[in-house]
Amino acid sequence: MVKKCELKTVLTIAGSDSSGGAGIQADLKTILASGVYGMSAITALTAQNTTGVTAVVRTAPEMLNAQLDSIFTDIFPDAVKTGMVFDSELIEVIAAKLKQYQAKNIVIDPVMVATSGARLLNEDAISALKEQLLPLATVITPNLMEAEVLTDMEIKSHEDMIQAAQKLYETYGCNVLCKGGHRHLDADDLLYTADGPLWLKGEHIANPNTHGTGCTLSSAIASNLAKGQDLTTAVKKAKAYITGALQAGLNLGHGAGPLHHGWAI
Ligand SMILES: Nc1ncnc2c1ncn2[C@@H]1O[C@H](COP(=O)(O)OP(=O)(O)OP(=O)(O)O)[C@@H](O)[C@H]1O
Ligand SMILES: Cc1ncc(CO)c(N)n1
Repeated sequence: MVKKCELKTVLTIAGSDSSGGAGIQADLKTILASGVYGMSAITALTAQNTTGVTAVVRTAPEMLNAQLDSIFTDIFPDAVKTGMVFDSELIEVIAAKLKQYQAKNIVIDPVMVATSGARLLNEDAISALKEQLLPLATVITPNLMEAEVLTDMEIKSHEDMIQAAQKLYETYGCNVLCKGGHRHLDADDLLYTADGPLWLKGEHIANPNTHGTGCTLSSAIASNLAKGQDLTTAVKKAKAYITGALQAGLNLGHGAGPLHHGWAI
């Protein structure tokens, strides 16, 4: 007789990255490293490596719908994260299913463009993302550029980050983690909740291999929420995970390489 084992569960709704550094692949590696059972609903296939994205094929909305029904009617996720959602039709499917199944602990990473510059969200889907997905989130995790697009503000300083995060918190009624990884002076992230702003200080690590940092951070937060941690603890531990994964110094590929997910083992 095999002893019973219980694991918390996380669903990632995102695009596939053939090079394994970002998207679904980064999410599942992070979820596994966090000691949680991972599931996926794929929104798009990308032909991608450390130097860029060469092709994108989106999933048919009916197929995304079917994936989400299969998951939610069988293994109900303790947390959900979304990454590349690509267009307004797919956003509509995701929002409808998250509401229908009353999904909890929803982490929305408002992915817009890959580090290489390729678009992962159509320009005309930004309003659908704002109106349909952000209000469902427990926490959203924009980087500086995404926070600028979502708020229509220019973000140059720590003070600007606080103002943008507060605006997002008030407009969409969700907690906000504004990521500072693209500032070269530091890697300070700002968590904005009902308690106001909280800085998560980080030193800029001189590692050019940052492919998938955002995917990894949001998956680690979702995994920690699934394990029952409060949001602040979940975000602090996720920040420690990403810092370790960058400090491990993995160096693969010819461009911005992926992170090391086994560093904690
Ligand atoms: N060079 C760095 N040194 C230290 N921390 C970093 C560095 N780059 C990113 N981070 C951290 O990684 C996390 C993700 O932030 P980032 O701003 O890179 O997200 P992103 O732009 O959404 O990622 P992606 O490039 O995958 O789209 C944040 O916690 C950020 O502070
Ligand atoms: C599929 C996918 N999702 C997200 C990102 C952002 O890092 C990426 N490069 N590729």
